[in-house]
Amino acid sequence: MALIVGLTGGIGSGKTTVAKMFEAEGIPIYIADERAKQIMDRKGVVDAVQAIFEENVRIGEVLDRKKIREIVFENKQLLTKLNNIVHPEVKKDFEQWKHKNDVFPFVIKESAVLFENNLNKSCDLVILVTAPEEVRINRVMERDKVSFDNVKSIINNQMKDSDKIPLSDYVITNINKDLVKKEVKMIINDIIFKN
Ligand SMILES: CC(C)(COP(=O)(O)OP(=O)(O)OC[C@H]1O[C@@H](n2cnc3c(N)ncnc32)[C@H](O)[C@@H]1O)[C@@H](O)C(=O)NCCC(=O)NCCS
Ligand SMILES: Nc1ncnc2c1ncn2[C@@H]1O[C@H](COP(=O)(O)OP(=O)(O)OP(=O)(O)O)[C@@H](O)[C@H]1O
Repeated sequence: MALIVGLTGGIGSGKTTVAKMFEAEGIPIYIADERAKQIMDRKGVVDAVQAIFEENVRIGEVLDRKKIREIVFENKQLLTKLNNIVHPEVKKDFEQWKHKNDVFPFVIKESAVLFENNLNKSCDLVILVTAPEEVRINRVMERDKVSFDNVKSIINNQMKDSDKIPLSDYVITNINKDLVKKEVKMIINDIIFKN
């Protein structure tokens, strides 16, 4: 059975970028954000999500993610309701995916909200990706074309790095990509050697 290695980090830390480095070394990666997006395109999920909002949050048949993003990170109750719809579906989807990849020594489960959802408890090891907050904010403003305030409001809905560090087995500081690639190779060897 493959070990489950959780990979997490706050918004803009670069956890997807780091996950892709593991993939390039042959490790299967599960990107929860991306899978959640596919799950949220299902008609039943679209209807369930729409039902928690007073206003229309759809564009045609699909969810208006930008609008939902602007609402939920300013409203904890709605964020919790949204999480309660999406997270159980992602959990089921991961179980199925994991089953297909069990021949590998380990798999990477990447999620922004690993600790927030207690998913670390179902992981054998956890890797945390960090970067200075101002770097993270600039990366996301550039990538998603969103405001400083929107990124800040998302950060305020995530756990602080200082609380995540003691709960993690490996911490990667993601600034220089070449250094991170070397670190990824070292971590792969370490995980395989120790387990
Ligand atoms: C609010 C939504 C529609 C915004 O979608 P959008 O395509 O604009 O952004 P994306 O999904 O890439 O999220 C951007 C970043 O926000 C952060 N984030 C996303 N969901 C959450 C959450 N539930 N709690 C805290 N931070 C979150 C992450 O750092 C994430 O990478 C979407 O994030 C969502 O539906 N979130 C709730 C479900 C969820 O938790 N999904 C992710 C893990 S399963
Ligand atoms: N070391 C780096 N140097 C320069 N740019 C980087 C680096 N790492 C990531 N980036 C860029 O920063 C942005 C955020 O990275 P990425 O999408 O991997 O972050 P994330 O932690 O997965 O974010 P989110 O929580 O929003 O999904 C991307 O545009 C990515 O190309």
